[in-house]
This record gives sequence, structure tokens and C-alpha cells, in this order.
Amino acid sequence: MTTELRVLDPSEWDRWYGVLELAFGGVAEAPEERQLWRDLTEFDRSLGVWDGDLCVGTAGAFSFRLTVPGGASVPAGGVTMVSVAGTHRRRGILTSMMRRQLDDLRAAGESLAVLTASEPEIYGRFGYGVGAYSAHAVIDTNRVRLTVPEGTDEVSLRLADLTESSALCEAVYARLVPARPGMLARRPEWERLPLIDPAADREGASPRQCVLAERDGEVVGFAHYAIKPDWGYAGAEGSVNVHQLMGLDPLAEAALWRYLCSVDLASTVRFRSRPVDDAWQHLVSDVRRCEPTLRDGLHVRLVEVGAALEARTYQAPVDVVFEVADAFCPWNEGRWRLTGDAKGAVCVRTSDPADLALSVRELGAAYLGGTSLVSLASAGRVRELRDGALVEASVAFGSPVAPWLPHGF
Ligand SMILES: CC(=O)SCCNC(=O)CCNC(=O)[C@H](O)C(C)(C)COP(=O)(O)OP(=O)(O)OC[C@H]1O[C@@H](n2cnc3c(N)ncnc32)[C@H](O)[C@@H]1OP(=O)(O)O
Repeated sequence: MTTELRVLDPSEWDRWYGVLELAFGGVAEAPEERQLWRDLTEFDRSLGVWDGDLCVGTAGAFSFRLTVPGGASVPAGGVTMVSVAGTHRRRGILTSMMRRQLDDLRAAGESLAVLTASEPEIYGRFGYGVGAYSAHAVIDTNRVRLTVPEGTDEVSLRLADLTESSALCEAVYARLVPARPGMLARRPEWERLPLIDPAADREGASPRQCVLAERDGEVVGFAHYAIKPDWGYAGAEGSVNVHQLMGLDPLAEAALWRYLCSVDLASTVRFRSRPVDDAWQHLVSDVRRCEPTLRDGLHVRLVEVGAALEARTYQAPVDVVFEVADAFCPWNEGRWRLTGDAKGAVCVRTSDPADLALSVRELGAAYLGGTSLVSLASAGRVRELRDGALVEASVAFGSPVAPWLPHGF
């Protein structure tokens, strides 16, 4: 088999995207969703693998800005639209695209790559670690009570049209981006993403609805949700499916959670992909009856170890030498001395003895402050070579706010 890997030409997009759709099961997307992904495609950063006239592999990258611990917004390649035709799988096509993509990211000066994975097992071999987890839950609102903080009643709620309120919601979203590692600054064209709501994907639920939280006439939060009515022998058993919930302060968030947990004729509130340190778990009377589950969220890859470690800050002073293994991007291999604190950091090559040994995958997992180096060491994935270095680095890498990305891409 001879295949050619090349940058995508805009005229090839339909065939290219068709391969991706087929790899995900062959169910055609709604026209507005397909159009959105076409508009978002960065053609010069999209790769196709061709077997003659046949497209057999796809991979793209978005030019993102990612919030890192300390609040800086750092350029990051958002790896996306990865697929290989079923007829050509397990022959190294994904590997060839990952190779080219990481080389291109490096040439473009992006020190980080991020992705959300269809299956978490795929990307570790290419140096990605799980940098942010997310929580799913199903709250049994018949049994679970919410205790909201004093002052919640000062927040008023208003139902709004999803599309017409988009700018107000995006303004709230934008203010929250610097506050949480893992969040991505949304460029205007991405603001269409929360509005995509094809009828075929609703599974019996209503179109998306929007409720705004306001204080003194200012929008301080919003929730996007859908209601799925259901009736059992004993009465109503509807559920509220929460798609987004963002509040600028604890009272706004509490008001929104209280509203969603008290929708008439519903007995469950379901949500996917919330931060692991989310407020709801402290508002509820019985977390067990909320069935929380953890899953991988944002996968992070340090494309350039030195530049990436310098791009964030550290919540405690740190001075450690890492011995980094990186078989897929060997330019990262070797010893790096990181010195830093809450104001800034320097990370340079060194010949000094190493304090900690790990692979680039563990650095990706720890990078946003959501996975501790101590925890990785407990699984044998980080080795401490100098007494005390593990705790020192682990504390410094931590983040007071858990990293989170609210949506896939
Ligand atoms: C960021 C995103 O877009 S995520 C979306 C990813 N795409 C999908 O899930 C769509 C459905 N799946 C596919 O299209 C393909 O199976 C892909 C893209 C996952 C893999 O493509 P392939 O060309 O078959 O991968 P390739 O042959 O390069 O495999 C490299 C290695 O990864 C392993 N691997 C590949 N896919 C998987 C998987 N899904 N689970 C576990 N291991 C995998 C292979 O076994 C191989 O291992 P080896 O080096 O030890 O032999």
C-alpha cells in the first residue's frame, strides 16, 4: 500500500470529512453542524492521507489559546477530526499523521497540543497525558435537597431565547476563561457551538432552553438545558439535561442549580462534563444519590518541554531537575531544570543530576495542576531520585482550581 500524506485542499473537504463521519459510524450530521465544522476547519493545519483518489485518513488542528495555571493564555494546537478508514486501520496511518502534526506544531512555535479523545487509550503512546478530568452525575431530585448560600435570593432568573441571549452568555463565558486552567478562549465563530441543537440528537428531549441569572440588571450566569418529559405509573419522571452552567460567583451558580433541581415534573438532573471541584457536590444533601462518575477530559501533550513549563507559573517555589523520556518527540529527551514560583519560571537544559524521572506523558498529565505528581508516583509513573523533590514539585504544579474544558472539539 502506498499512501500520500498531504495538507488538505479546501475543495477536498467533503470527501475528507466523509471519511471522518464514516469512522464515527456513518450517521450524517445535521447540515448546520456539518457547516459549523467546515467553517471551523483550518485548512492549512488539516492533513489528509490518500490512497490514490481515496481519502483514508484525516486529522486537523485548531489554533487555540489555553488557560494555564497562573491564568496566562498560551497558544495550543487543538488536535481534532482524527480518523482512519476501516479498510486501512492498524497500518500506521494514525501514527504517520501524529508524527507530521507534532512536527508542524513545533515548527509553528506551539509548545502545547491538546485534544479530547474518542477513546482514552489512543493517545498515550504519542505522549499525551490526561490533564483534566470531568465529572458526570445524575441527581435524584426526589431524594436530594439543595442547601444554597445566604444571598442566593438576590439573584433573579429570567428565561431567554437561546440564540438571542448568546452574546450575553458568551460574555459570562469569556470572563470565566482566565479563572480555570484548561479553558479555551472562544473566537467568535466558536460561539455557534452551544447553539447547535439538531432535533435528531435530542432523544425525546426539548430544544435547548436558556435561563439567565441576573443581579442589579447585569447577567452573572446562565444555564443551557433541555427537558425530557417522561411518565411512569406513579406520575411524572422527567429529567433535566444540563448542557452548560456558568456563574460569575457562588450565588449565581447556586441560583442556577436550585432552579434546575426544582423544575416541575422532573425527578432527575443529568449532566456530563462538569469540573471535578464543582460547587453542586457541596450544595447537595446526598452526593451518593447523585451517582458521580469520573472520566478523562482534556489530554495534554508538551510539544516543547522547556517552553511549555515556562509558560505557566507555580503556586509554590520549585527548583527541580527532571529526567524526561519522550520516544515520539526525542528533542524533549534529557534533563531539564525548572525553577519557578507564582511570578514566573525558567526551564533550561542541564547536566546536573536528576531529581525526578518521568515521561512526557506524566508531565502532560500534571501540567494543568489537576493530576498530582505524587499520585502518578504512587502508580510508578514518576520516580523520585532526590528525597523531597516529589512533594516539592507536586505542590508547585498544583492548582487551587481544578482544570476543566467544558466542551469537546
Ligand atoms: C482527537 C480526535 O479526533 S479523537 C477521534 C479518533 N478517531 C476515532 O476514534 C474514529 C475511529 N477510529 C479510527 O479512525 C482509527 O481506528 C484510529 C484513528 C483510532 C487509529 O488509526 P490507525 O491508523 O489504525 O492507528 P495506527 O495503525 O497508527 O496505530 C498505532 C498504534 O495505536 C494502537 N491503536 C490504534 N487505535 C487504537 C484504539 N482505538 N485503541 C487502542 N489502541 C489503538 C494500534 O494498535 C497501534 O499500536 P502498536 O503501535 O502497538 O501496533
